[in-house]
Amino acid sequence: MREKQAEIIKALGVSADFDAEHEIRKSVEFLKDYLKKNTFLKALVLGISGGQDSTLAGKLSQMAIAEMRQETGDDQYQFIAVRLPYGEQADESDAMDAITFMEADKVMRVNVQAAVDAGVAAVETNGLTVSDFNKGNIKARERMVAQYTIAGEVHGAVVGTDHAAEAVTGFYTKYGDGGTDIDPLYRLDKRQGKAMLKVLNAPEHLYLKVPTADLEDDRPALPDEVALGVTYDDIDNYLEGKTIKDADAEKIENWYNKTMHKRHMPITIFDNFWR
Ligand SMILES: NC(=O)c1ccc[n+]([C@@H]2O[C@H](COP(=O)([O-])OP(=O)(O)OC[C@H]3O[C@@H](n4cnc5c(N)ncnc54)[C@H](O)[C@@H]3O)[C@@H](O)[C@H]2O)c1
Ligand SMILES: Nc1ncnc2c1ncn2[C@@H]1O[C@H](COP(=O)(O)O)[C@@H](O)[C@H]1O
Ligand SMILES: O=P(O)(O)OP(=O)(O)O
Ligand SMILES: [Mg+2]
Repeated sequence: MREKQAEIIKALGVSADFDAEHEIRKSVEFLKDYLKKNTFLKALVLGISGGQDSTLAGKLSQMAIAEMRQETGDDQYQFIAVRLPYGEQADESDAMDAITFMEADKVMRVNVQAAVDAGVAAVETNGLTVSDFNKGNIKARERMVAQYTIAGEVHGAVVGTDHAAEAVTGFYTKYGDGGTDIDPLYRLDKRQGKAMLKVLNAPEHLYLKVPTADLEDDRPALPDEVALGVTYDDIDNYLEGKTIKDADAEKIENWYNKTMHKRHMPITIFDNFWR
């Protein structure tokens, strides 16, 4: 195995030795343990896009909340699934299928378009033109704002969907979908998440779907794999310690190095990771 590969696998806590049932239970117990320790928290809040990761994180969150209600007798515990379209969302029906599958206690909807467009227009009064790519990151950050606003009203924590196959390439918006309180999928790669959804009897079309951040107006539903230049199969193989082509391993390592800053808190004088 490449030296850097071993370092990354260790840093992200990935294990090739995987049992879907065991990992489902581990994530649910992790969420419950956190809620038990932090009794102020009574809700989990998560944006549901219609993609694989939020379908899985939503299902695990709902399972944890249902068990908390049953074990404590406290009916205040709730899971809130949040729809966060920018205007009309092309795959809206997938998002609703995901919410039906997870049997979410409550569904909220915040259309982020007006806030995103107003933010872009306000910045552009300074003689700057905001690129479509940058605007995509504003969509992700407005989704973060909406989820924290809801969490603030319901004593909730914002659940994130970051997992090893995204963390390794830093394929998320800093302080956007990367800005969350608790990440139950952290350590898993993409195919491990799929396997968990299969065991949970999720509708197949939700976990066989092409992964997309779907942030750009000019390139709707752009597959992550196109944006990254490397496939999730290769990323997963790399994270499971398998040998992949040198060129692909170098691409993954290049993404990892370039996005190191995203996997840390804001850099202070005491940090050395970047040196
Ligand atoms: N597929 C899509 O539709 C789509 C659209 C937008 C973004 N994305 C993906 O989402 C991710 C977010 O994009 P991004 O990373 O360009 O934006 P980001 O906002 O997440 O990160 C960029 C910001 O990080 C900070 N930064 C950059 N380098 C730094 C460094 N060395 N040290 C400290 N801070 C630093 C700067 O503030 C910069 O504006 C990317 O992986 C991108 O490919 C995908
Ligand atoms: N359209 C969306 N509605 C609700 N939540 C969304 C939407 N798009 C993204 N999200 C949330 O962000 C994460 C990350 O999405 P990626 O596809 O990995 O970029 C997603 O899991 C949702 O929680
Ligand atoms: O984060 P999601 O739910 O949008 O999944 P994917 O990354 O597969 O689009
Ligand atoms: Mg997505």
